Amino acid sequence: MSSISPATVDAAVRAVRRAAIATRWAQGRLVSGNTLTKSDDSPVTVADFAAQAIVCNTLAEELGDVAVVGEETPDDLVDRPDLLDGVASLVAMGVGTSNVTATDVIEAVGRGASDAPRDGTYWTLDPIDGTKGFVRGDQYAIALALIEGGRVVFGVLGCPNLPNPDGTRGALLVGSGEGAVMYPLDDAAGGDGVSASEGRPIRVDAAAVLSEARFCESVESGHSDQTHSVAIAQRLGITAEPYRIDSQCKYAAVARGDASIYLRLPTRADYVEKIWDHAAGKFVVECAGGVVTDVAGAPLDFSHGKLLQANRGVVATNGRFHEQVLDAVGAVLDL
Ligand SMILES: Nc1ncnc2c1ncn2[C@@H]1O[C@H](COP(=O)(O)O)[C@@H](O)[C@H]1OP(=O)(O)O
Ligand SMILES: [Mg+2]
Ligand SMILES: [Mg+2]
Ligand SMILES: [Mg+2]
Repeated sequence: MSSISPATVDAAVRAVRRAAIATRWAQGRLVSGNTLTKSDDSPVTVADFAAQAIVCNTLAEELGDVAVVGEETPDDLVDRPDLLDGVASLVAMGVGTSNVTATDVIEAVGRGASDAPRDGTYWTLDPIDGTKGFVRGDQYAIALALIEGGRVVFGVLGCPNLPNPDGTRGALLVGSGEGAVMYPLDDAAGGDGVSASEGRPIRVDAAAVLSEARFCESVESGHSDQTHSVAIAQRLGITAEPYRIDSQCKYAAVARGDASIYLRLPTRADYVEKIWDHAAGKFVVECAGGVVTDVAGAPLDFSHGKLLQANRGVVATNGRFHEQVLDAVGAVLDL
């Protein structure tokens, strides 16, 4: 595995932290005209665009001209002055400047419109993963990962609302070749890059038998089949209630041991998962000692451009009973 330079880690953490803080501020303050429905019928808000702009600008400032494959496109902002205004003020807040114009916004969001070449090196970004959760006032994530030659080599997950055991909210999880580390979202020292003194190594949970396991899945029954997941849990002897949580916060939950299993079961034969919905999360889980495959047990294959074309669904576990979970998934889904 290639080693990631400290400057790269610092830039990525700073980018995600800035976007997390700006979007957290915007959540609950959305007004009419701040949200639109994209051509695929999914929602997007001023905060999604702002987060993409903030992350892309921060990476460009610190790392130069890097390729970013982001979810959002500036095409959706053209001729929408009210939306552009809202994005510009959020970006200004996120990067700490006063003058951000509509042109700056279009340019910054457009920095995230790179292609995903099969053998290339690029970042992939979901500026707000779980937009439905974000709009509902619930969980969402900012997910940034580095892909080299079709493999994920580094990932950062910002989870602005994730509840922590000490009663606080918000976490930043980083997966690198050296393991997985969690930082508080609000840096006590006031910095916004990596502050190693505050990071703490995280690991998947130690549940060794399925009766002690808890599984997590999407809040949205349209994104993951909740009838089949309950049948799988029953078959495995899991008695705990499912932990339903939006976004890649599910990967964060498995990586730090809040849950032992994440099930994402296809609801439609024609839905193909996107790389930005899984790259950072799956890498953080693996770096924390877990195992991630699709429902058939194949590794997630990031070598097909923007889509996980070779995979269906996701199964992530703490690694202790992955095969057993896959057997139950196969039996219930009739694979
Ligand atoms: N039909 C669908 N099936 C699976 N995932 C979907 C579907 N539609 C949107 N998504 C994506 O599912 C994720 C939502 O998270 P979850 O369901 O795990 O809470 C997001 O990545 C969302 O993209 P987005 O980034 O636009 O929110
Ligand atoms: Mg979306
Ligand atoms: Mg997403
Ligand atoms: Mg998104």
